[in-house]
Amino acid sequence: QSNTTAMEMVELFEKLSGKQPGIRKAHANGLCATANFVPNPAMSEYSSASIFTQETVPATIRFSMGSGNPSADQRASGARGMAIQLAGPNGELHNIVGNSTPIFAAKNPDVFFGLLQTLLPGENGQVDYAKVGQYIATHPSTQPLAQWQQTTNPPYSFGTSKFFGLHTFYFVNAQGTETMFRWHITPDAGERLITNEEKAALPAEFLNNHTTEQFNQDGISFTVTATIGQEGDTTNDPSQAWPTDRDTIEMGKITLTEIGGDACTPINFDPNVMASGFKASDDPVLRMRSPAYAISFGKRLSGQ
Ligand code: HEM
Repeated sequence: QSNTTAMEMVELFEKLSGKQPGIRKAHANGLCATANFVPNPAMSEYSSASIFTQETVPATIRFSMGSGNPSADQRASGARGMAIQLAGPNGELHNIVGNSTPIFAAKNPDVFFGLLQTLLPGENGQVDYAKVGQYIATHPSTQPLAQWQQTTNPPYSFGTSKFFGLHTFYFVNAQGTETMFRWHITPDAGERLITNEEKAALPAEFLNNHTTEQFNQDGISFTVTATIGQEGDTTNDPSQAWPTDRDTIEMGKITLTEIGGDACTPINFDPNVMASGFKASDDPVLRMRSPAYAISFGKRLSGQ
């Protein structure tokens, strides 16, 4: 159980990004798209989910910058998001909501909250980076992501970024057998990050333009893959990667059909909204996401 509440979390986001009435309290800057998901029929062995029995499943997708600032600088390092809502048969929804970072910032909501608190400006209006560094040095679970951020440039286009589910989930098949997995998404065009030269030369809002250009010129598609966990792999710590030698299975392909528009506005991309045939793990970060997204959703729909 976390000491930090979802309300405290959302209020901290609002302190960090300033009040942004009517806008998502995280991942504020986004680009909506529609797509088709074509599942791998072999997935039915792992999961009874109805989406795997279809030839194609309509999807609404929102790509985003991680911060709560609606005009976030797209040259800055840090998380980009990809949120997918699959509209399965008979109205069954399945959300797949991940980040471009291969691990999460902390092992649980309390440590995440503590880390974010160090990023609040002090009385002089400045962030005290020595304090941030001190927190990271004394909280080992924050170190893998901090290291990744220092060494990884942001993507050139949303269509050239990888995305990761980070949490552990379970497939449940028709016999009730559970298989633990973590998903990731790879761009079929290959990964392409901006170079240091581009980082210096590009305008702050290049990312949506590059994505639209890629869509118009070549199209954009992704492959969704599940990594199958083994006994001993962590089920509740998203700051820890699994060993890289695990088996994988392709869950399906996503191909964008349209880009732009506001179809994403009324959607709450809560990652715990899953089709039957999937199950959440006991990861406390995953648990925290439902109440936090609901608070943010309620606030933005009511203009707060
Ligand atoms: C305790 C941890 C977390 C908290 C408190 C949190 C909170 C939030 C909130 C408040 C929103 C805005 C929801 C809305 O207004 O609709 C959001 C959006 C989002 N979050 Fe998280 N989040 C957490 C962890 C994560 C993790 C681990 C991932 C990636 C695996 C993630 C990926 C996203 C994405 C992609 C969006 C944008 C969804 C959209 O486009 O509507 N978040 N988050």
